[in-house]
Amino acid sequence: MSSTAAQSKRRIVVLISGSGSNLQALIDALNTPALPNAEIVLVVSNRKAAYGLTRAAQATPPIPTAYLALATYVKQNPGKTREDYDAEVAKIVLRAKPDIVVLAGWMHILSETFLELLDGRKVVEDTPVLKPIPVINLHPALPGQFDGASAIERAYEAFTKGEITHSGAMVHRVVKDVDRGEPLVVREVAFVAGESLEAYETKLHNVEHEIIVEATKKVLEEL
Ligand SMILES: Nc1nc2c(c(=O)[nH]1)N[C@@H](CN(C=O)c1ccc(C(=O)N[C@@H](CCC(=O)O)C(=O)O)cc1)CN2
Ligand SMILES: NCC(=O)N[C@@H]1O[C@H](COP(=O)([O-])[O-])[C@@H](O)[C@H]1O
Repeated sequence: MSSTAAQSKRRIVVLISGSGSNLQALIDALNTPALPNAEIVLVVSNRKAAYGLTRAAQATPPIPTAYLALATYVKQNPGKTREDYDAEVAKIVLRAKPDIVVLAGWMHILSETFLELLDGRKVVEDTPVLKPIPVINLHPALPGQFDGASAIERAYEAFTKGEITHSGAMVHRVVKDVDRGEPLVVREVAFVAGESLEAYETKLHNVEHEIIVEATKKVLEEL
């Protein structure tokens, strides 16, 4: 048996909120030189209508999915907080025994509670985390530039005002402070005079689809 075949596959959990085109990039890269010896064992969405859930279900083989929305959770669990929700998401993730967690358009700011459960500082149920599980995030802007939501639109607006000539995308480690974790892969994307927001977004998404695979492979290789 080849050494690769003998190695158990690295387990990836992906968190999404929307279309899932970056999830699809990961699915398409599985077990190619771009992302060898890996499998996506769970896709979690905080939005029921996220098309990424369909992409997971239509993958070959189908990828298990889970859905949990903050609003639904707090409504169904009176008195529970956002941190309780984050702990519940962490439990769902940890049950899948991931080697890495990838935020691919996950539009929810995670509290320290989630991060403590993933890195072993806190233990939930009887699933101890023996080694910190890396959590990485795809962000459509450069380090320290346009942190937070709607980054693409804000970057484009800055370009139209002549404030910047380029933006880009990055994948970074997830820490409590949003989009302030260590950059893992950074790619600049130049604006072209007169181009529409849609044209820029298309360029940017194509770059995202590459760097999310590159960053995932990079982190898995470090384990
Ligand atoms: N602790 C961290 N959590 C998250 C990070 C991070 O770096 N640290 N990255 C984000 C992803 N993201 C930008 O890359 C981002 C996503 C969502 C938001 C945001 O304002 N979310 C609102 C809800 C918005 C909505 O539901 O449409 C919120 O959570 O209240 C900011 C940045 C993922 N999490
Ligand atoms: N701040 C986080 C953020 O804005 N993430 C962005 O959500 C989109 C998800 O697309 P997808 O659902 O098609 O993968 C991507 O453009 C990603 O950069």
